[in-house]
Parts: sequence; C-alpha cells; structure tokens
Amino acid sequence: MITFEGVTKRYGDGTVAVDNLNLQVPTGAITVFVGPSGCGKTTSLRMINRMIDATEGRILLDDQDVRKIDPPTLRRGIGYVIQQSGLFPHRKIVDNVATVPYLLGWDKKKARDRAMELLERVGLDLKMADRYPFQLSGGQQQRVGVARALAADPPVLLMDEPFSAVDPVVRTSLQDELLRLQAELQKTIVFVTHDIDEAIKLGDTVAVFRVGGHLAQVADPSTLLAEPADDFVEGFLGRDRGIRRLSFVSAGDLAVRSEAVVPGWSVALDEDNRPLGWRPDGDGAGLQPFGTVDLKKDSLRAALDAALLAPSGCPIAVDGDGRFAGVVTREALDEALTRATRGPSDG
Ligand SMILES: Nc1ncnc2c1ncn2[C@@H]1O[C@H](COP(=O)(O)OP(=O)(O)OP(=O)(O)O)[C@@H](O)[C@H]1O
Repeated sequence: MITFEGVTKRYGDGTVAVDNLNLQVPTGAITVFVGPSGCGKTTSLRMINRMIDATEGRILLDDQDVRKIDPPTLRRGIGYVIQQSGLFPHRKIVDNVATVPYLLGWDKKKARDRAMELLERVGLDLKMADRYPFQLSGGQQQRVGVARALAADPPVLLMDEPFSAVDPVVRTSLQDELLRLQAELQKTIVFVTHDIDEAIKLGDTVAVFRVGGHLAQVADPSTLLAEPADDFVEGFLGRDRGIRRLSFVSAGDLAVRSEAVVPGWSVALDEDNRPLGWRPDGDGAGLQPFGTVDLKKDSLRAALDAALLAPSGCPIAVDGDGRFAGVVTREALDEALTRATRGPSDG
C-alpha cells in the first residue's frame, strides 16, 4: 500500500503542483492518475520514488515514510517506466533490461538470463536482444522499457504515460500486454495518463485530478462512469459514458431464446453450428451481417454492438467455441439495458 497523507508540492517559483493530496494506492492493483495537462499527475508519481520531494505531508510505502529511505534503496524496489522508454542508446537491448540486476551485482549470466526471460514475457522476439534501441520501433522500445522496470522484480511499478507516444493499434496491444502481465505478477502499479479511455481500461482504481493538484474523484471505473462526483469529472469522462459503462456489465443475465428465428429473420448456421449470417424471410436476398455475444465472457456493450450490426436488431448468443447458443430478442436486450442504466438511487 502506498499512502499519500496531506501531500503538497510547491515548486521554487511558487507553483502549487499538488495540493494536500490524500490517497491510498492499494497493493497488487493498478491505480491510474488521470487528468488534464498540468494537474500534478507526474509530480505526484515522482514523489513516490523521491525524484521529487514533497514540500508538506508524507508518503508511506507499506507504513514506511519514503523520506526516511535513501533514494537508491527506495528505487531498487520501484520500477519506473516513462514515455520515451529512456533506454541507454549505446547498450544492447539485453543489457538495457539487465541494468538493475547488474547494479545489484548479479553475475552476468544470471542477469542476462533474467533479461531474456523478461523480453519473452513482454512479447518481444528474442532476436531483438542483441540489437540497439534505435533498431527497434517505438512500441518495441516501450516493451523493453517495461521489461527493464521489472528486471529486479520490484513490488511497485511507476508508469508515466508509458504508451502515449505510439500509434493507437500498438497502444492497444501494449495495454493488453500490461493487463496480461499484471494478472500474472500482481504488482502495485501507479499509472499516469491524460487519456480517460486508457484509465478506464487499465485501472482497478482511477484517481481523477483537476488542475491545481486537487483530487476530483477516486473510484473504480464502473462507479466513476455511473456516478461522476461533479461537472468537471462528468465533462472529463466525455459524452459517451453511458455506453462505456455497459462494458462493466456482464451480458450473462440476458434472456436467450433457443430458436434460431425472430420475426422476419432466421440464423443461418454452418455444419458446426456456427452462425453464418441472418437470412431474411422470403427468397432472393443473401445472408446479412450479424454480431455475436458470448454470455459467459462478454459485456452488455458487446451485446449492444452485436444488435446494432445486425439488420434483425438481435445479437446471436454463442458459446466459448463460437457455436450458436440462441438469440437475444430486442425485448430482452431492452430490458437488460434499462436494468443496467437505472441508477442505484432508482432502486
Ligand atoms: N520544476 C518545476 N518548476 C515549476 N513548476 C513546475 C515544475 N514541474 C512542474 N511544474 C508545474 O507543476 C504543475 C504540475 O505539473 P505536472 O508535470 O505534475 O503535471 P501533469 O499533470 O503530469 O501534466 P502533463 O499531463 O502535461 O504531463 C504544472 O503547472 C507544471 O507547470
């Protein structure tokens, strides 16, 4: 657990970057600091590993005041990943990843073995190990940055806009990779971003900052989307928060009809019982597009998307192997959407 207790940072020119921050960062989970530019996210992050010292208040790392730990010792237990990866340009990838193990005095073979294991874990081709950073794409460099931060197996990982400089496709795969790694490693991660979608995707907890270094709201993503604390948070979440909220509601409660027909349409199936498309009643027209929903793992948002894709307006339910499991009628979907979007105060 990392605890901010009344933490304020005032820079030399009088700028108050962080103002009386009180916050708990739970162990083994991802906490995202999100907010507009200049609201004090990076300053707050860097006070954890003492790259910046607080002016007032204290930060506790598992009950120990970080000010009482000398910075090199402190940083050994805290991995740090930044936007431009920060790799050493003149060192091979494998040696970049092994930087901290070398510093800790590991023998060269053990450090390199560890580096190779991590490169594999973050999804990099091991052929990259002997290259230099300039020979890698931006996304690959970021993966190396993550591997390097994990090299000495620190319990805490600080990530400052680590995926901001790469294109959206690479960014999505880096985010997925981080979630996959985190499911295995369960580090205490503090992740800074100005992108609310990234925050909602990655965060177990999301701390929304407003300019002036104030906390606007701390909540899990679903609660944040359902109950923004004020107009600022609501505006920051954007106009489609209702739709995005549905991502956190399981499709599991949707009522399914086992017949492959709805008025005007039937589902065409292949010999393995997998949907091929919607067939309109009467003859002539060919198969029409369809969308599927796996009730065991998909969300209501996926169900809505599947409904919108199909001319029949109905999602096709499938099992984990993509085989036909039934049809979700419009009525069933409407009912589930109404239930999901009704606020808690409405009963
Ligand atoms: N060394 C410094 N001296 C004076 N002011 C600073 C210094 N570093 C940051 N600031 C100011 O402190 C405030 C918070 O900066 P910080 O970098 O923590 O914000 P941020 O939320 O991370 O912003 P961004 O998303 O743009 O990176 C800003 O007003 C910034 O200009």
